[in-house]
Amino acid sequence: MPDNQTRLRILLIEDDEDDVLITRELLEEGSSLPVDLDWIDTADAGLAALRERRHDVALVDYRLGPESGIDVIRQAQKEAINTPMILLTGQGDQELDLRAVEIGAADYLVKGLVDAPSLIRSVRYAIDRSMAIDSLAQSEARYRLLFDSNPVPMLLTEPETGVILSMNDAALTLYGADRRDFGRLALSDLQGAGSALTSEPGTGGMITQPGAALEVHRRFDGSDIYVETRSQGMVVERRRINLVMVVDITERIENSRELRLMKQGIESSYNGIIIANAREPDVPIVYVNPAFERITGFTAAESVGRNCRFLQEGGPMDPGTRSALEEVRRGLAENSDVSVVLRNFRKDGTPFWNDLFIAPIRDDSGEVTHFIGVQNDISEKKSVESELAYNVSHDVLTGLPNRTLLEDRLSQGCQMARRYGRKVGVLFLDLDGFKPINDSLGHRVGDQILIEVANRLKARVRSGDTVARGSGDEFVVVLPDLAHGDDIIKVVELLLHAVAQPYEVDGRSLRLTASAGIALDDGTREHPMELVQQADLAMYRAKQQGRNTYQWYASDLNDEANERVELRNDLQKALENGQLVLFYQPLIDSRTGRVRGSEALIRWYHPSRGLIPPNAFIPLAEDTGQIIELGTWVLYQACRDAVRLQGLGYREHRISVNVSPMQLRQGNFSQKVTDTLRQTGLAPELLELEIVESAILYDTEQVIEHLRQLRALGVGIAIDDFGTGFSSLSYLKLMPVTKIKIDRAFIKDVISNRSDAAITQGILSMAHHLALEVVAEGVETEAHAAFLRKNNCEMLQGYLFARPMPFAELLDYLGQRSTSPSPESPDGASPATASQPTLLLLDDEANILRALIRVLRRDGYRILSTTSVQEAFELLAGNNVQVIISDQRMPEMSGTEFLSQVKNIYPHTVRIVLSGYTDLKSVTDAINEGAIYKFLTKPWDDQQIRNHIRQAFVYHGASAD
Ligand SMILES: Nc1nc2c(ncn2[C@@H]2O[C@@H]3COP(=O)(O)O[C@H]4[C@@H](O)[C@H](n5cnc6c(=O)[nH]c(N)nc65)O[C@@H]4COP(=O)(O)O[C@H]3[C@H]2O)c(=O)[nH]1
Repeated sequence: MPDNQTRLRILLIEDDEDDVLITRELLEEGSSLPVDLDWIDTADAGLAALRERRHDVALVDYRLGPESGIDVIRQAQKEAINTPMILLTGQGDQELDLRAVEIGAADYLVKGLVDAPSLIRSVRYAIDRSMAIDSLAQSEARYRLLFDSNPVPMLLTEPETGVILSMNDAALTLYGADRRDFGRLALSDLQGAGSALTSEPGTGGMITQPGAALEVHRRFDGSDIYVETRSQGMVVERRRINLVMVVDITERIENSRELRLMKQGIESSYNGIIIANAREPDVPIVYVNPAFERITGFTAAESVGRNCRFLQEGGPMDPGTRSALEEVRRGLAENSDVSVVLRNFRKDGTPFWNDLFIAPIRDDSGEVTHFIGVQNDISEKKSVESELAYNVSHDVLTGLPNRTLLEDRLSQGCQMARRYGRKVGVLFLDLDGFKPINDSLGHRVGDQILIEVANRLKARVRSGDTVARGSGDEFVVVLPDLAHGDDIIKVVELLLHAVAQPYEVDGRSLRLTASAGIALDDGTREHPMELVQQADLAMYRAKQQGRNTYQWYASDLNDEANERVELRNDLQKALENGQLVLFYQPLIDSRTGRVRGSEALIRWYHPSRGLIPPNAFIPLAEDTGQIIELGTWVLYQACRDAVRLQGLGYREHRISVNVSPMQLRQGNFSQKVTDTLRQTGLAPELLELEIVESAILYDTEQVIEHLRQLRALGVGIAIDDFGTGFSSLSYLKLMPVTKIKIDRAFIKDVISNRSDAAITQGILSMAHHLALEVVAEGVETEAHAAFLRKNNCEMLQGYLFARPMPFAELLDYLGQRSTSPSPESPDGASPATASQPTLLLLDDEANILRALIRVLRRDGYRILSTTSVQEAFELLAGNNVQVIISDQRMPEMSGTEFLSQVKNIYPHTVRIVLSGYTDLKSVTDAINEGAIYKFLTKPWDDQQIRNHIRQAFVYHGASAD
């Protein structure tokens, strides 16, 4: 290109020097610009100059020696040297002209025919054309570059046929194609089946840009891609073409599909999902899913915009939730994941357990923009879990801690006691008589009682104490904070009292008691559960001591437990080896003094321990079940002995046999008795079964049935130990009972203890109304016998008459008694004295007594006197006393107290106090209660006192009528 059109740089390739001169002249002549003409005379050198591309135009001679200018031009073209070249020839030749143009020469000039202006015109034209072509080429190249290297995939197509004219690199990459792959490929070849989409189901309902079409295209490897195409018609070189721009939206669609899937997943998730904005203050909720709405009861509208804490606001916060929330706060501050379980509240205020997972959501730069919370309502699971955990450590029926938890609590209790220098106490309580209740009234009733016992025990201990349930009817109480060991006594008494209160079950009022064992420790013991074992052993001793009581553990109890095991084995041997024998204790007719029968009482001759009394092994036999075998043996032996007595002439001698409740509960009990009677040949009327009250009360139907059957045969039925058990008079009415035996516990103090006397009298009176005979057990003194006789007790049994003895001794005893039967008067006095007015004098000073006797004996009274209250009771029991004079101040009890008791036992006596000392209050009280008739003072006037006593006898006579 000329330098700013200031000079013409011309290369002349010419081998003829003359022609060079001519050409130079012509150029200088014709050109308005100065001409720089470089002359080269060979083809090769010309080509080399051309390669330098320094010239605006080259004039190439056709004939260059052996070479041809045509070849130079062709070679230059080949080498893309774009310097315009004009071929110079010597003569006009049309064919050469054509060839020159064909190979790319800009013009063809014939030497000699060319003048200066036409040469310059040709040169100028060649230069201009070359410049135009150059600039076109440059612009084309620019556009091609724009097209080819455009990152947007583009295609040029023929509008009519869709034939692809060109494809840029991005399109090639998109379709996985090579330039060679499309020869006459049309756009339709790229479009897959059903290519045009408006809203394809999987595209997530994507909306394309205006003017764009959403299509599925097929790549050269056969895979489909989603593209958005936009086509633009244009005219290039007078030709209409379409520019199709293709945007690959496959990823977008897939992303949107995934998004939609995710959204669906979140919406249909069973778990509640919350998204909160981490970049706003107070981290407000921006999204909640339907499960959140279901779980919490709060709608999305009510939740969005609020901080999650409103879920805590429905009620008080438990400690677990408080620490969970701290963990959440820590996690949020550190932008880390948190997993916690906390208690939230629903909109209706009900709490629920929320198993919450919170994770931060980060943007591409890693900054936390949101938090996502996934909540799971685990209330049900939690309640099942806690129920399970509860059941592992608690007794299902009573809700009390079970043995496992007891062990824990006891260890803790020992620790506490150790640390604070306290004592830890363990009570082992076992219900008395629970088994019969359970067996006869059913488990449902039994269960209700156990629940009630549990409640009563719980209600009476302190909050730090533990009431646990052992097996069956056993309860264990741990008291870990006792200042003194003895403090436990108050608790145990309270608990025993609570257990002994009546139980109202199904309209019945049931009673039972408990026996308790106590063990105590300072908490230093290595195995705390030993305390429970010790308390258990102590409880066993309490049972043996009459139930409804408690016992301390003592080390000898361990030996005792071992002994029990030994005893149990020995008892088995005893049953097998005939070490058991029956003793007999006579039953005496209180009126005639005759022996009416005898009670069989078992004895065990132990080979090493000697004679073992029944109380030492009967309860054990009851516990082990050996009582059945033992009872069978006793029954058989007693019937045989009775038959022997028959044979010896004691025809009406009746044998009483003790029957344990367990024997009675046997389904075939009555049959067994009948069989025994048959086997031994004893008449049923000569057999009497003694059963304890508890057997009647708790196994009612079966027992009644057995007893009815036996009674129908003629067997007598006596209720043993009457008054000590849970007497139920209504049951008594149903019973086919023939006799009642008053327990010896009442007899022991019957003459002096007003309650015992009242109970005894009450039992006698009731029994007589029911037409039952009464036997009093434990009659040890004449006074007992006199009292009982006076109260019409038909039969007496006790050491006063005879101790239990072997059968052989019984025979001797009966032999002696049958020769000297001595009828006695009802009160034990001789007939002569029975009707004489009798006066009893009681004063602890013998000289006072003597003085009184001196004064009063002239009036003909039978005077009994004593210095002891106890003896006074005995005299009252054995004599028909009408008038009593008692001193007031006596060491054993006051006169008014004594007379008050006498009033209860002998209400018809006329009672007088004679005292030098006046305790006005007690005297007036006694008078008001009717305990005393008169109050006389010491010293007395002889005549006056005689008058008073006479009046008292008159008064007695009048009130007796
Ligand atoms: N302090 C005192 N005690 C007196 C007096 N008179 C009799 N006793 C005792 O009182 C007990 C009366 O028998 P139980 O109440 O049926 O009480 C019996 C009875 O429940 C039971 N038992 C005895 N033998 C048998 C038996 O063969 N089978 C069953 N199941 N139990 C039996 O053992 C208990 C005790 O029997 P034992 O030791 O023989 O004691 C007998 C007897 O020796 C007295 O005046 N004063």
